[in-house]
Amino acid sequence: MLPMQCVVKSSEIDSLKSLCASKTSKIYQLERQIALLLKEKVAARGDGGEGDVSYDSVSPSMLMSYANVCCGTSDDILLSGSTSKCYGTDNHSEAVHQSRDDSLIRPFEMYNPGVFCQLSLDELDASTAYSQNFSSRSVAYYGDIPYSYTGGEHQANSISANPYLEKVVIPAVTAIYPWFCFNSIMVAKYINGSQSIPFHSDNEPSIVSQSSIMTISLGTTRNLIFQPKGGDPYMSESAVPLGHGDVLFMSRFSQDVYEHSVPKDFSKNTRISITFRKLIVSNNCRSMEINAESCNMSSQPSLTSSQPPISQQRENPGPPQSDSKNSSSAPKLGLNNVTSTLSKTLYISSSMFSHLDSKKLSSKTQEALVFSYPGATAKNMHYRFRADSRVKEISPGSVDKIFLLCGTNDVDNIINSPKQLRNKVLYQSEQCNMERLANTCSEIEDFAHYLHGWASSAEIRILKVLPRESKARNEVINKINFYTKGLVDRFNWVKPCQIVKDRFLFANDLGYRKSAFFKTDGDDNVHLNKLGTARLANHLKFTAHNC
Ligand SMILES: O=C(O)CCC(=O)C(=O)O
Ligand SMILES: [Fe+2]
Repeated sequence: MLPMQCVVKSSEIDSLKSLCASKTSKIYQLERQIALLLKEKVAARGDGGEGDVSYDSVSPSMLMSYANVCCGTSDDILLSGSTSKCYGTDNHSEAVHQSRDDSLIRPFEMYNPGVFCQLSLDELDASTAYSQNFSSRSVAYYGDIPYSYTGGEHQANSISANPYLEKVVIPAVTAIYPWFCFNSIMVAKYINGSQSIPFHSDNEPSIVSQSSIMTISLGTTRNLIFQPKGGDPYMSESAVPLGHGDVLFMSRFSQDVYEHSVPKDFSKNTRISITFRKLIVSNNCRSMEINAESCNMSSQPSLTSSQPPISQQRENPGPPQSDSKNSSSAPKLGLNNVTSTLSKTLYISSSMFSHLDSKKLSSKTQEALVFSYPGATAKNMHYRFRADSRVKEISPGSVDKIFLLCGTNDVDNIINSPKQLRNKVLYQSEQCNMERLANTCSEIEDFAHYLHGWASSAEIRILKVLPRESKARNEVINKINFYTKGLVDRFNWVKPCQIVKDRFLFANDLGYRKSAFFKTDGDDNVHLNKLGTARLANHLKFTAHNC
């Protein structure tokens, strides 16, 4: 199936760029403007835009990936809808498992202009000892695993040899793309336009097959050119101008289809690129399941390194709490049901699941058990679940599906702004505390790891935190949801939760939440009303029985 596509002319992007130039948050504004433009174009296309981007329901910084910005033929930019079954960030893992249609693989996954514009080319340059001088460029490599490729080999080299990379660049990368996992960094310096890299692809088997390769570009703008391998007469080359601070993600598997190069040009000034890869750690280590911690080079606080996963701390699961709230929120099931031999589906959440009726969710083949821990943060939910006496009665082998909705009660803690502002629908955020966000995301991941260790044959589906009314909260929620969505790509036991239209369950196509499904008492009430609960229950039951 071909993705839905809209062509946005490069001149249109240019005028949006100048429109946004005066705004404080350029990226956000540009993405938003592009999304609006895309929406207009989709509207003009006349198919209702079913499944296309919904700008407020995704994190601003990730909008580009939803919009799948790519270069098309000539210098136009193609924006394609994310409903394609064949590729796209949403369906990345699906794409790998499906028989692949190479003509549908894009040369790169995501292009975020200017994200790292605060990094300094000069400081990086001063901090870098280039070990290899190809006549065409100078190169320095960092990583515990040596990196060999056609034409060269880089020895392992400690990241601590480059203080600017270690202290400035890596923390910035882990803060902005906390889900991105890498264990190898290449710094390449092109003194001016006379230096270049010829067409090649980064298709070494040592690169984890479902990983992304990320490049940050600093200094003068140079074109990165893509061409299909073997030359496709129907596709011309496409060029992405990489300017100072721009970021580009390519998937490893696009390397089998495309080649890229930075050709010579007339640039007078220097460009340095920093390329991050995820190399396979060892033959025994299944690449899909490499713990992010072991492939993260940074000792800085990050999602993956700030705390050891609780799955590795099983001896110390935290304060054993007997959960007094459990009894009131216990599923309306007797002991017999809990110990029955039917395969079990567990629904675990804070109060968001408190009105789910386990009987209605059950069927002849599946027994539903609802675990609702009102007010629980991700960490607290984890502890309460582990201390829950009902859990101890379950034979883990009988659990084959787990739905987890976690993080709702962490959102306010992640927002820096004062409490009274959080409820304001239009309060302009930029208020996300990245460290707390990172902690919450790793706590959700830890809980998922625990669940996987406990019921190892169960498929775990992590639901999106439901939308709110206030922008500040939605921005945080988008980031949490983006992170948990990424777990699907990283762990084969985490399954996508969404049926195709999931994005529109509780939000409209503009990303605003559908108020008909939420309680209206108080400002920005998080709780679903009856209608909303029924909608959630139907969705869960459908997914549990059909996906
Ligand atoms: O400098 C760049 O952006 C490209 C570098 C590259 O393609 C590589 O190192 O494989
Ligand atoms: Fe490359």
